[in-house]
Amino acid sequence: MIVLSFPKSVSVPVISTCSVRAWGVFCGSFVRFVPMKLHYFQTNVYKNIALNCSFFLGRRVSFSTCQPSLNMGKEKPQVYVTRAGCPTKGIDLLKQKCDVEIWSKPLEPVPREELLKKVKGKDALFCLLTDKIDKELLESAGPSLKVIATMSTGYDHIDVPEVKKRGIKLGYTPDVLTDAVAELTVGLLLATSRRLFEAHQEILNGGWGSWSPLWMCGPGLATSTVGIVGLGRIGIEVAKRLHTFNPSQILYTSRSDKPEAKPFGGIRVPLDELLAQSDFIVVTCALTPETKEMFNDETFAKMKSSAIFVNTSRGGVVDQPALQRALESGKIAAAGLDVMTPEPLPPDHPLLQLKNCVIIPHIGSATTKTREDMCILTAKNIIAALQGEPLPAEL
Ligand SMILES: O=C(O)[C@H](O)CO
Repeated sequence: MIVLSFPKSVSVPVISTCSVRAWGVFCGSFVRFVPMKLHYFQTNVYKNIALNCSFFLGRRVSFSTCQPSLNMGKEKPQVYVTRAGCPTKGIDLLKQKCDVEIWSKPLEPVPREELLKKVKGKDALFCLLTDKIDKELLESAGPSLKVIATMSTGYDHIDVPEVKKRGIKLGYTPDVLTDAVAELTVGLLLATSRRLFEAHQEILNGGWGSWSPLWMCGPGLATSTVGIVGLGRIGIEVAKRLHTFNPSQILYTSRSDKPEAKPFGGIRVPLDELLAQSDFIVVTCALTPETKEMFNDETFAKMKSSAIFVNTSRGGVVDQPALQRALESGKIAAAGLDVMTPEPLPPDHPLLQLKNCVIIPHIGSATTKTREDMCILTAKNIIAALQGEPLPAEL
């Protein structure tokens, strides 16, 4: 048996001695690669070495690994966190197991150049929806990167096929934010239909005269038709909540019938029917190539002129200039947006001048507990992946 040990200078961190074994079999005898002195092992490096051996020796070399363990190595895996100010419970979890480097600013995304530099040689990346994860970034990170975990449910900022192609694990944070986003969606819908911000502004600018029969009126939910576009986890929770306001019916679009729609009597209909019948159109679908700008001149034209449009998914599902035209021309009555393009929306953006457009700054999941849960889940996704275990929430 030939025993090879690798120097610490191997560019990637390596798992401890007994956590990984690479066996090369040739000439009827064993070659055993023992990763002595090395702490965190990058499987591909060994695989490549084994393959090279087989090439030079003209013999078959086989290779096997056992699960890596974070606790066994002396050196901890390296994680880059792209934002300061993430809830400490999650970051502390990470710090127990990993060396954590954090971008210094809580309110600004890490500049692209800095991110490309910092991600180099890291084992894991903890990112937010403000960070573009694409081929360039993955190439910059290099082969050490084993897991990317985004502290978000949306993943349109990530080039998923590129990540998967490299065998990098991908974590996200579904479920933990569902209630918060559903609550906010209902709040935004009411703020838009009952003109809460506009009414408040009237007080400030002296427009509040005496009580007046039709002043600040808007549509109510009771006896209305609500249409939910994309009845996923969040859509279902929005529908359940809106059901308690006694609408006459709740319509939804989805690829298949949803048994979860039964308790609120949800009826699956084609999109055009939903657009034509709904008094409230609530968008909760994910942004994908199929849903990109699905709300455009054509779809707004199919809505009632009294329709209230509410979007808490992603700005990219809306052709925003078309929405502006629809609001200005009275093609639809009003819109409530938690998401838009770009984010942040410049303070002088024309949409902000429209009284019938309520805009809030992407705060759907912004409850303290939800953000904490999102951070903890992101940390757990990273730790699980580095330990070779299934991620609690893998994409
Ligand atoms: O995708 C998400 O997680 C949400 O948009 C954050 O609020």
